[in-house]
Amino acid sequence: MAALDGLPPLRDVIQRHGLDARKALGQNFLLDLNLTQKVARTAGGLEGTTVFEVGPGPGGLTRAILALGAKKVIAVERDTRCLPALAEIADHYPGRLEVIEGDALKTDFESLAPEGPIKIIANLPYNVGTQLLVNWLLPKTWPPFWQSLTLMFQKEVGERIVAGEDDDHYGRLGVLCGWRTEARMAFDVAPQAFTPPPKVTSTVVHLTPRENPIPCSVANLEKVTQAAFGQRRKMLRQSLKPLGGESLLVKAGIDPARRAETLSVEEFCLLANSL
Ligand SMILES: C[S@@+](CC[C@H](N)C(=O)[O-])C[C@H]1O[C@@H](n2cnc3c(N)ncnc32)[C@H](O)[C@@H]1O
Repeated sequence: MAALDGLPPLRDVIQRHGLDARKALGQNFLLDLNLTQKVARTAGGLEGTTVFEVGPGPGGLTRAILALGAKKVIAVERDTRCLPALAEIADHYPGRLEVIEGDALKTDFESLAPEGPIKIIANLPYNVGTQLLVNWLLPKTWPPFWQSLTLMFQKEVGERIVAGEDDDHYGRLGVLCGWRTEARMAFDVAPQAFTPPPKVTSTVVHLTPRENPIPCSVANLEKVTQAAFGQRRKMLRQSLKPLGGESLLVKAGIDPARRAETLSVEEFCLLANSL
């Protein structure tokens, strides 16, 4: 039976093109088009937007994004075996799907960005997901070239992305995300929803850029969060010793007896600016 978009069911596509999932490429495919539509809908209205997708695979999420009215999808896929399946989707939606064969970690998304609103939506390969997120959080200019990020991660990574102070998952990633974005977890996806099922639950995270993040040097912020969370159970006067310890903390107006996980994002920016 054909799917609602008139294209063949994803199981048939996978079989016909011999797309057995490869672990090294983080391949856990979503074959339920209702679920891929739920992921795509989390990004909000797609009409008139260009969507960057990383790792379209056999195209389940790509199809959902196109069916929901995105003007264009630019998808970067490393596995050449997926290209014929994606070409069928491109034929079905003329002029609306561009597939770039390559490594998303080496792709300069900013330079590919066309005029008009851009959203990034992806069921990310687990081994490169966090690095891609960090790249998108640190573009050449801010506000960034994207309007929102809607990304699937392992749940544990999602928890670190949205964590604020006094949360066990709070760390360097939470500070970076909290500094530049408003981040929320949208919904969890059970392992059985994927083919093959991964070992852990996944979660969809939605991030939108803050218009005016506190001015702060990324390099300094990295230095203080790395030192502070590197010894998260110690008092900051101890963990920040290589960066000036007590005198740095006094300069920033922060009690040297506090611990990393109690500091707000704003306080980390204060510390970075006092370096
Ligand atoms: C978790 S699967 C998601 C597939 C599809 N989007 C879905 O939801 O069913 C991750 C996809 O990313 C691709 N991939 C892995 N590493 C990549 C990289 N560095 N650059 C681009 N694509 C990559 C894999 O080949 C795979 O198709």
